Formats: sequence, structure tokens, C-alpha cells
Amino acid sequence: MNNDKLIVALDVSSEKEAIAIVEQLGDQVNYYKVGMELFYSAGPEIIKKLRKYDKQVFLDLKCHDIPNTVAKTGKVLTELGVSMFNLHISGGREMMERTVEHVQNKAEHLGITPPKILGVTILTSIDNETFQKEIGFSGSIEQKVKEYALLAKSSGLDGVVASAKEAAIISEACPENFSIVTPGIRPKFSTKGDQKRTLSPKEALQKGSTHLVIGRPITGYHDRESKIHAVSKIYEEMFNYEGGF
Ligand SMILES: O=c1ccn([C@@H]2O[C@H](COP(=O)(O)O)[C@@H](O)[C@H]2O)c(=O)[nH]1
Repeated sequence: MNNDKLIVALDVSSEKEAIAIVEQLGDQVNYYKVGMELFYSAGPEIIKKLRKYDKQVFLDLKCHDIPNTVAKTGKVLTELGVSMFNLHISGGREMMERTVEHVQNKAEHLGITPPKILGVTILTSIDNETFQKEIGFSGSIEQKVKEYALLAKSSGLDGVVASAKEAAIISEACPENFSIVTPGIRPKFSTKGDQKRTLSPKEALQKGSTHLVIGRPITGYHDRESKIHAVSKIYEEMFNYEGGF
């Protein structure tokens, strides 16, 4: 079974551990997320390695810097052959627009399809109290995510990273060709851990998530059978959700 809506997070600190997971899951999983932990330890080679296994890669480095720095980083990430990468929407319009332009030019020069650029909204580990009292935002998380999604869309981004709890609001605000990539997915059999704004795979699809990012509920199991079982349970929910797949 191959399903590009499920992206498995490879939150490990070596190529060896990452590839062991990829080999254990085999054809069951086609799409992997490489985050800071793996990229900073294994380096860009890990992307090439995953591409050799014919896997798609979402590079989750959450770039956040001045426009010149992020735009030039976007060019480098385009050369790596990732399918998606992300940056923080709070970096502002100029940062996003210049990155889009640099990525498109680079992809054209290389003769490849440009990677999708996603904007990070509000992390799924943030709850209302943290959002307002600690970080100092006023208003609701939903309102801020909607504003960020609209800013990302009008700056030329291809989608956002958000909690599935906000997926319906985002798809209503940005209805066409806009990816809604949602971590913080928790199947019934798993625990929340540090995630605060969570939904199940079925609920996430019902709300309009286009991709589900799932890490520990799958990779937290040591042996191959348990990992495969977790993936099967997740696919079961995804395929059976009301409204079809
Ligand atoms: O808002 C965000 C943005 C990114 N993430 C990343 O997704 C995975 C989730 O892993 P789980 O083990 O399923 O919790 C992880 O790599 C995060 O860095 C996120 O959770 N929330």
C-alpha cells in the first residue's frame, strides 16, 4: 500500500537509525519527514540516501531568518531534491516572496519541479494558555492561524503546517491548491506526549488535512511488526473516514 498522505517523521539522530526505520516499513510508507535532529546529525547526505530508496522527503527545518538568508537557503534545499520544505510565516512577506522567487528560479535552472514551500503557523505543542500568557499573543490560536495562512497564500507559498484542529478554517480561507500538513496526529492507541492540539487520523482528514505527519505513534515501537501494525491501524482509519479517501 502506498499513500502520500501519510508522512512518517524520522526523529532519530543517525543515518543508521533512520534507514533502519525506512527498511522496516518498506513499501508501506512512501513519504518521510527529516527534521532538525536527523539533518544536523546526518547532514544533507540523508536526503540523497532517502531518494535512493525512492522515498519523498519533507525537510522540516523551519527556516526563520532575514529574507536574504532564507531565500538563499531555499536555493540550496531545492538542489537537494526534497519534495517540501518549510519556513516560519512570522518571518514576514518579503522573506516568503523572495524564497519563492529563488526556489522557482533554481528549479527552472535545474529543470526540476520546485519543492513545495510550507509556512509554519503555530506549533502543535502550543496550547491557548502558552499562546496568550507566555508568548503574548492576543486573540485565539484559530484566528492567528487563519491570518498566517492567508499571508502565506498571498506570499506565494504552497501550503502551511498547522494542527488538524485548524484545518477546516484554513481550507475555507485558502480553498484551492493549498496543502494543509498536520503534525500532532494521535491515533487512539497512542499517547499525546508533548503535543497539545491533537486529532486522530480520521478526524484530521475529515477537517481537511492534506497530509498527516506522524512520528512516535509509529517509530516509538522497537520491532518491525509493531511499527507495521501501527501503520496498518492508521491506514485503516484513513481509508474508512466518512467521505472516502
Ligand atoms: O507544529 C508542529 C510542527 C512540526 N512538528 C513536527 O512533527 C513531528 C511530530 O512527531 P510526533 O512524534 O508524531 O509528535 C515532529 O517531528 C515535530 O518536530 C510538530 O509536531 N508540530
